[in-house]
Amino acid sequence: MPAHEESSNPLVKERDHLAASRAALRAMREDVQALDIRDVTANWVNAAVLQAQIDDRIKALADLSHTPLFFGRLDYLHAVGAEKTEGAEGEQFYIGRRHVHDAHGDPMVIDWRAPVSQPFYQASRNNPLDVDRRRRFGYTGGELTAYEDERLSDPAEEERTSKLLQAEIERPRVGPMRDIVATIQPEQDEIVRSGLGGTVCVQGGPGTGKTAVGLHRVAYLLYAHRERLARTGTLVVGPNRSFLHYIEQVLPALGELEVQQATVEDLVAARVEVRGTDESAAAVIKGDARMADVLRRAIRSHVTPPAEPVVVVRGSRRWRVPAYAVEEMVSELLARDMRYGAAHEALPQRIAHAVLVQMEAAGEAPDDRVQNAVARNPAVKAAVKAIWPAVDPAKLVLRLLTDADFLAAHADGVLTDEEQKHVLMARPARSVKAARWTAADAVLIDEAADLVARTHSLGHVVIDEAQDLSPMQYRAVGRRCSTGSATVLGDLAQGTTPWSTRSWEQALFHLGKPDAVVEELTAGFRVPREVIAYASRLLPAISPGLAPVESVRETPGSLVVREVAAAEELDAAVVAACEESLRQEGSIGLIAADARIPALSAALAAAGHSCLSPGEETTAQSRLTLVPASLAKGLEYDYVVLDEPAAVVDGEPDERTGLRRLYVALTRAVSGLVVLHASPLPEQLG
Ligand SMILES: Nc1ncnc2c1ncn2[C@@H]1O[C@H](COP(=O)(O)OP(=O)(O)OP(=O)(O)O)[C@@H](O)[C@H]1O
Repeated sequence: MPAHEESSNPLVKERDHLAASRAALRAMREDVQALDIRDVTANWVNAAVLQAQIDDRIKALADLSHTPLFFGRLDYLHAVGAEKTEGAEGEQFYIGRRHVHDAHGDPMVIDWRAPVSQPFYQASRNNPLDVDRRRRFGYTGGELTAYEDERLSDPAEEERTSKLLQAEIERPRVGPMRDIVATIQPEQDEIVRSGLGGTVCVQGGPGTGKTAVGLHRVAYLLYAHRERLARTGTLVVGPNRSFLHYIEQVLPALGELEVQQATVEDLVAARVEVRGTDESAAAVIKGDARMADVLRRAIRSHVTPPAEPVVVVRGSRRWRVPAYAVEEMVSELLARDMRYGAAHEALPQRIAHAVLVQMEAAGEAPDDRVQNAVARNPAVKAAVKAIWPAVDPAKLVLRLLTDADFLAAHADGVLTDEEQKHVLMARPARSVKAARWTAADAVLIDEAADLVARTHSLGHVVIDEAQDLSPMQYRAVGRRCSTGSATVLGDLAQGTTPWSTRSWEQALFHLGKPDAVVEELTAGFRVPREVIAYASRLLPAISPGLAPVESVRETPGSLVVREVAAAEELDAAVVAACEESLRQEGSIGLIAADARIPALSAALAAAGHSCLSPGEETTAQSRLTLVPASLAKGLEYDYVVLDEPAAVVDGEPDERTGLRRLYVALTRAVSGLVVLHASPLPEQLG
């Protein structure tokens, strides 16, 4: 499309292009809907598969009235890819969530992930990337109502922050998390578009867009490597159900419907039911990477060198494989570092092969079927059972956790006596079914299962709030992307588990991606300046050395800290603060120590307010969510009322974790935060 000067009313022209693009999208959808597959499919299985693909395509081509079809335009100085000769015609591209073309196949809207779209995010006055003009569009209720231009090639034009960008960032939050395609920032874009081959780790304070970046990265990778990732699969790991619920609509809005979402607990839950909980000391040891060594030693202890020859009787003949020969096979299998289960399968074949060699030497001509038959011979089976028995992962872990001698034998020199005591079940269960397995136990069983048989690896895994994972949990996620790559997102200052990450290098080592690059995001898009400055007072105590977030949101008057004279008045004051916030537009989160939730829930109910649970969708009618501090992570609300900070701190086993929990709670607000307290505030807030 040649660049041309704007006609007298550019907005009218742009609206025309929007209408034409919508019509083109409709035509694309109708083309797919009109496909008749009866002639091309020979059988109903193919037909069903094809129909499902067509249905997905129709869904992906839906024109959602509330999501603008394009949000930007790039006018290139020259045709893209052409020789940059003086006077060459430029090209113009509309950038949107998806590709739309007209009846001739010419592009009306270009996918934001396409290479020609990248300068929309990256071009600057210093490095215009051949862009003459960048135009951003503003929408009101689906209507194109404004645009804003930057002439990057005009040296006279001054650098200024985009009003549309600012408005988008400050738009009130209602409902679940939204995509940020229209306003991805250059440093975020670099992470989003980094290659599929490498693992990226992003350290970033609250609201720096880590979650947003991770989700857009999956969408980008699916675009750039569609076939490969469709085959291998992609997964987003989040801290809990409410969080996953909060983010679940972002990828579908970007046209990506196939990405799995799970918590670490979901990933490892397949083998046992989790019904128990660990004391934190036990959980820390069970989550320590040394447990992987204990498990490896324990599983290998099942291998016993053969004491006797294997004697196979077939018909009138006896074949004898001497003990030393079997021992060689066992040593070789041990040295090959194959999975325990694979070696268990291989050993009978090796023994059978030795028998076959003897048969051939004796003039017989045995074939593969004979080898298989020998491998299944009762004498071979019995020998394998004695030498390399099958191991059930859950039974193995149960034995380690209930049999002090067995544990000691394999934890010797790895865990101290004290640590071994912590790991042992207080009340030893008799069977896998009867045991009250904990979340950390399930991770151990998952590790044991991987020692038996290799875990299936996906193409790409995003791990959000990664700082809360234990080393063993990193290993569990890492084996799910052992042949793929990962995006690791987190904030060391928000780690609230007893085993939380202290350094990203260590975490990446446990994940099995020691070569990953660590990037840092420092611009904050959620929390207003005053609020983040207040919360950052905690940083020296909770994560010394981490730089405070630089907020892009001014919002003066966004922080109110109010002392209530007496503890009995606190609930009423909190209800009043919620009512005050409800007079504003947007969502409201009342965050409180978990122990305070029942009292506050009752106080709100008595005042006639119903409230949502975290992750539940806010609507215009229902905007107030009651959030236990333990579930606040990753979420955000326009207005936050924070109840009694001291109780949030006291709700945790130690002060540092308490202050980190408070840091999370203090950094959930987009427009305003009211802190109410009857007890003195933690001194670190000074
Ligand atoms: N480039 C951007 N343009 C507009 N909004 C953005 C941008 N980047 C992030 N945001 C918004 O800022 C908010 C915070 O983003 P996000 O939840 O991804 O941050 P986070 O770093 O994961 O925070 P936390 O550490 O608290 O989990 C979200 O509402 C997100 O949409």
